[in-house]
Amino acid sequence: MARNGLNSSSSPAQEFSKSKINSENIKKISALISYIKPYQTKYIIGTVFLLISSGGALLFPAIIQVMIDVATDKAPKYGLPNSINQIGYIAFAILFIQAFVSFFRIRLFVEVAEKALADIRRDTYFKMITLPMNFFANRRVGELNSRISADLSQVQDTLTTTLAEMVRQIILLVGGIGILIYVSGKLTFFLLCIFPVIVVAGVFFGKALRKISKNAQDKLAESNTIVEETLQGISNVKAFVNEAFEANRYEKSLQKVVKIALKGANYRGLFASFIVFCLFGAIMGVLWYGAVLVKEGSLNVADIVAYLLYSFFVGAAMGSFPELYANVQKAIGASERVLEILQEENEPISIKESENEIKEVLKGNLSFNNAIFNYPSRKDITVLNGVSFEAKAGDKIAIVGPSGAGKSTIASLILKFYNLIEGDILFDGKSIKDLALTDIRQQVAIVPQDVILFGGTIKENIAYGKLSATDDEIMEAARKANAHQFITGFPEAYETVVGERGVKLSGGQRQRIAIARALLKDPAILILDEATSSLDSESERLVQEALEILMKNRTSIIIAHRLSTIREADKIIVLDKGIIVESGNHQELSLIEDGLYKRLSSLQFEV
Ligand SMILES: Nc1ncnc2c1ncn2[C@@H]1O[C@H](COP(=O)(O)OP(=O)(O)OP(=O)(O)O)[C@@H](O)[C@H]1O
Repeated sequence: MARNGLNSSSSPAQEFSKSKINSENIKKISALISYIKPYQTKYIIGTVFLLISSGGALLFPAIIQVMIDVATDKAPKYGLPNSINQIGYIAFAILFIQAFVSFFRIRLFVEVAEKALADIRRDTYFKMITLPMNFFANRRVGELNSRISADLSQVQDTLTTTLAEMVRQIILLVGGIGILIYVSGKLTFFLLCIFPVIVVAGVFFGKALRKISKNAQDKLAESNTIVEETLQGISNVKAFVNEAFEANRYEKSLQKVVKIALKGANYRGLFASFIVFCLFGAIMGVLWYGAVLVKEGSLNVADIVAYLLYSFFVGAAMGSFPELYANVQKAIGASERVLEILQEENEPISIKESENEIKEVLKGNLSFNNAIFNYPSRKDITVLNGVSFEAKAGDKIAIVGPSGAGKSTIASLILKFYNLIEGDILFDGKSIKDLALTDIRQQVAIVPQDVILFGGTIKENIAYGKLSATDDEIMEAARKANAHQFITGFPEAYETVVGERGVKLSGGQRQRIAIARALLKDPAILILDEATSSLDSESERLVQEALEILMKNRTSIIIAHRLSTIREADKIIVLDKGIIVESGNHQELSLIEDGLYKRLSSLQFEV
């Protein structure tokens, strides 16, 4: 019954953890159900259609019963006419109505679920990307991705199929049992004694079978791993003459697969026998006891036919509940995981672009005042321990120091990815706490070490710095960034697709795209995280030239790995274990005997 939704991406093998169905959990998922509100009229019409089509299904055994009565010259029941043809017309009319409402029920439910799900996905996605950096420290991308895809697909299945199916089965069960009692109390008592036993046994068998088949799949996967491993490392296998050993290993694992498959076959065989004996036995039993009642004169043949049909309904409804229940449990589990994200506190960024526009223009003065910081995920390690420095608008400040000193952390703090523990960061004399987050990030640009381009064209990637940029602006930025030439070298020039499925750009080319992006953004403060991997000298010259243009007329914070590039900096800050140990210009620092800067410089042979 757990059909996948139309755009469901959950694989059938996906295992969902289940959650208990209790009032607390139901209250929790009602937060998700509130997403149906905008579409509630359609949902209600769909539900009414569902009631009509389920109720309609209950009419057919009664119609057949009356048809047989009329055919055998007995008086028709339930106010139906005394004519087989007329009863036939009525049956077809009901069928037509059912077909009509079934179409619209499915159409409406799917529409509501798809739209509500798109809303939930949009909100979850937006929430995710506006969550503070710390949130991402403890989670893997795959895990977050599966919340948006697999978890929400499970919720979608429940909204479109499972809930509707539950309502339908409840109607069929309750209505069916009611009619059964009405037709014959005695027979129903007999039936209700045996049915639940069969259903419970069936569920038990089903569970055991599923477990075994999962086990069998696991064992098969294990044996496949052996094939994969040996083929991948075939040269090793050959070099050690271990062919016989590997063949034996594979044979053993195959034996396990066969063993478990045979166990499964036993269960399947037992299940088939059980179905044949118990289910058909139950039908036989009803017919048998029914025949006795007919003989006694308390029932007629038409009653027994109707009776059998209703008992099929009741049996099928009972049989479907365990799976439906399990699906709802899975959906609750999935909802909980999605809600966990929706209830996290995000950064103050609006989903409307216009609300994120710059409200307070920054000039580019920046200072750190006794900044103390540790990462929220590693509270025991103080990464910055009282860092103070000042950059006037237009200054070039270089930060150097050994790996792990805290250089990139300073960049993250300027972008307000994290909050300080103590101290302050001031922009034009104003505390970072009093500035809008969007004002800071809109006016600070970073050219990172490892530039990641999005799947899309080069043009789109440059325009990421300013979404409203015109083609001319983009080209101008690319020219200044020394990128125009290599871009126009591609047959599709600016329309060349890059990223995972497109052209692969070299490190230097990617950097120049990032520089063009930053040029378009035209920030007051620029952070350059110099690439550690060295570029070839021609590429480095092009990047360096582009950077010089980019740094003009703005405050630049350069996280330098190659000290040769920062001789011209207004100030060099030497950071070690989160403390500024030296600061000054190149000349001054080179004069400090036993100084860290001097030591680092001599290691690089450059100074
Ligand atoms: N997201 C993070 N969560 C926890 N600890 C972190 C995180 N990022 C960095 N650190 C730790 O903070 C310290 C400073 O790291 P940072 O990246 O700022 O150093 P760095 O000077 O830029 O080093 P490198 O030159 O190697 O890039 C290191 O001990 C690092 O392990």
